[in-house]
Amino acid sequence: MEVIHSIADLRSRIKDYRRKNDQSVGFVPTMGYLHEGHASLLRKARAQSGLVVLSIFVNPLQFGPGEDFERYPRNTERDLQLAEAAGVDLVFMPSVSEMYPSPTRTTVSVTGLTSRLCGASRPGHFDGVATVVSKLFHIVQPDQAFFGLKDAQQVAVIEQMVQDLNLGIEIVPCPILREADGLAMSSRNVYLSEEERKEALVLSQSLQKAKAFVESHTAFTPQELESLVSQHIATSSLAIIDYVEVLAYPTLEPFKNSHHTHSIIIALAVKFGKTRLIDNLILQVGK
Ligand SMILES: Nc1ncnc2c1ncn2[C@@H]1O[C@H](COP(=O)(O)OP(=O)(O)OP(=O)(O)O)[C@@H](O)[C@H]1O
Ligand SMILES: CC(C)(CO)[C@@H](O)C(=O)[O-]
Ligand code: BAL
Repeated sequence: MEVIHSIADLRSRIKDYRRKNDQSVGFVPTMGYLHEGHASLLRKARAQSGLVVLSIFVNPLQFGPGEDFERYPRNTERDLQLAEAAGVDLVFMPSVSEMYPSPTRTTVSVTGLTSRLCGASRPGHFDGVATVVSKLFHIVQPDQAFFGLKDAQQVAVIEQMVQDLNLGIEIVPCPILREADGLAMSSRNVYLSEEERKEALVLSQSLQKAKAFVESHTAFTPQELESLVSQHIATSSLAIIDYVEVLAYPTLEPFKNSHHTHSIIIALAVKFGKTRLIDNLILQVGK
């Protein structure tokens, strides 16, 4: 495994690989502080691609004022061990000035899909994500890129960007990995106090309740599911709901009742103290 800091070095390393091999290049972009969720993406890339490229970059463009850019957790040594164990070939770890040597005057903005959920509660967030992912895609030029469905809106946004800009990269969505008790794995879980960590279980529990409701009803409205989920989350006195929304997936359009869509997402963002957690469940519903 090789660790690379400059764009020029990464480009020449990948060019070299392409010259000597006809196998595919797989890419996993991350912000580091890696956990089993990231490892599952890397293992999938390892199984499907000849060369596996991992990027670790905490992207300032996607953090709003007052968000946790400065204190976002970092542990390079542990990240490199996990990457090596997962079979990564190249780790790209650029500095902020390597990625943004001058003020960015070009922004990639995906409209429509970004007007709800995290796009509404984190203004500018998806412009920052689409811009950095598009830069990374141009640098790595992968055949496949692997993204976790924990960030399901991000998957929809990136798929739209790839389609609209004819990037010709296959986006591979990967399932959410959870702790044994159901909490979705996230680098930000490390911020939680012991009590917040216990109470955060209401998130995955509320999604399971919604799943049971969907399975036992032939038809339902999004509002029914939203109130069921919100009410369960409200059983925790520490939880402050940012949003709970049920939409069609991957269009992220509202629908009137379950007869009007095939696939739905139950998406939530909830704060415990200063820590904002997201989770979701995507379900197929009968027409
Ligand atoms: N529990 C998980 N299961 C599957 N994929 C995940 C999981 N957590 C993160 N990922 C995916 O890993 C990639 C990198 O995500 P990122 O580095 O932001 O990690 P994170 O744990 O989601 O951090 P954060 O605390 O910022 O949400 C994204 O595609 C993300 O969806
Ligand atoms: C895709 C990504 C690495 C872009 O900074 C980030 O949004 C993330 O970790 O999901
Ligand atoms: N995985 C999403 C990155 C962020 O929260 O900024």
